[in-house]
Amino acid sequence: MKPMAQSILEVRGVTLAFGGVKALNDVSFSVEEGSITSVIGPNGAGKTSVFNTISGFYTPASGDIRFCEQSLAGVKPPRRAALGMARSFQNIALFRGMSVLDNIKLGRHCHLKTGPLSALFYTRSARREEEALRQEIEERIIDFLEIDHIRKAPVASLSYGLQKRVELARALAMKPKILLLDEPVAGMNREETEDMARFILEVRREWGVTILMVEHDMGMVMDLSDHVIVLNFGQVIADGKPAEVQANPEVIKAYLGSGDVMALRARYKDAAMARARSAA
Ligand SMILES: Nc1ncnc2c1ncn2[C@@H]1O[C@H](COP(=O)(O)OP(=O)(O)OP(=O)(O)O)[C@@H](O)[C@H]1O
Repeated sequence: MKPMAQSILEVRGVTLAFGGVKALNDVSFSVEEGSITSVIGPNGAGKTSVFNTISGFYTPASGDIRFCEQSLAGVKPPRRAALGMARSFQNIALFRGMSVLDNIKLGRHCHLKTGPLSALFYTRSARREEEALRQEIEERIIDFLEIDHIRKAPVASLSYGLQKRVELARALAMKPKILLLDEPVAGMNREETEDMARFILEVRREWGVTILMVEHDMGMVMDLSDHVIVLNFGQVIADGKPAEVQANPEVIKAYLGSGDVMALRARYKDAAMARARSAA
């Protein structure tokens, strides 16, 4: 018998309101450890609100979020990162004047044990820690994401696709148990999208990291995900395997009124690309 999969993240009855607008209304779902799970839904459905609530930027009016069986109530975003939650943003959030390597190094700071005082005096333990950090970054992450040739380049000089890859590298440097990816392929051309899809699959396979992503590219969602959660007007309207969700009449209605969810791929891809390019 197949062992029961364990959930790494549980969203339980979460409600979030902005004034009179209920961005999330009693939202519940779980994310299995080791899975690629996607949250989809039309514009304004509540996807970003879910991400911001999970990562601690928003506090829900009610409900609870449990990570590795621990409630996150009252746990601030930096502590959530230290517990093993890393995220990328819809609009790239890197330091554009800094090099690729320095941006990636920032990701590891949430795990450094050396306090500010010993770092100031640069003790032997601080030096050892920095050396271990440097090696881990250089030998694993940079190599893995094929960004060795640009490690010294300022982020601002890179193509959009490479910047997104550096953002992924920085998130990986946080040694996460779960990676929250907010529209990882928005604004990318086909080749960049295929590269990112490959990296996401490899992050899960080689690093054992669970992935939770919000993405408008339906082709990518359906190809990569083990599990898909569909939001509409702040509520979960479907939750299941990609094929089940795609065939769900309520999902089809939410997106189109009628028709095929897959047909939306091009439409949403174009909209997401235009949005991301203008924001970069
Ligand atoms: N900071 C905010 N202040 C007020 N209302 C907000 C805020 N953030 C989101 N909302 C509202 O909450 C609802 C859900 O928005 P959210 O951004 O989570 O949706 P989304 O599914 O991520 O949309 P998109 O696909 O366009 O990014 C929308 O009605 C939105 O207008």
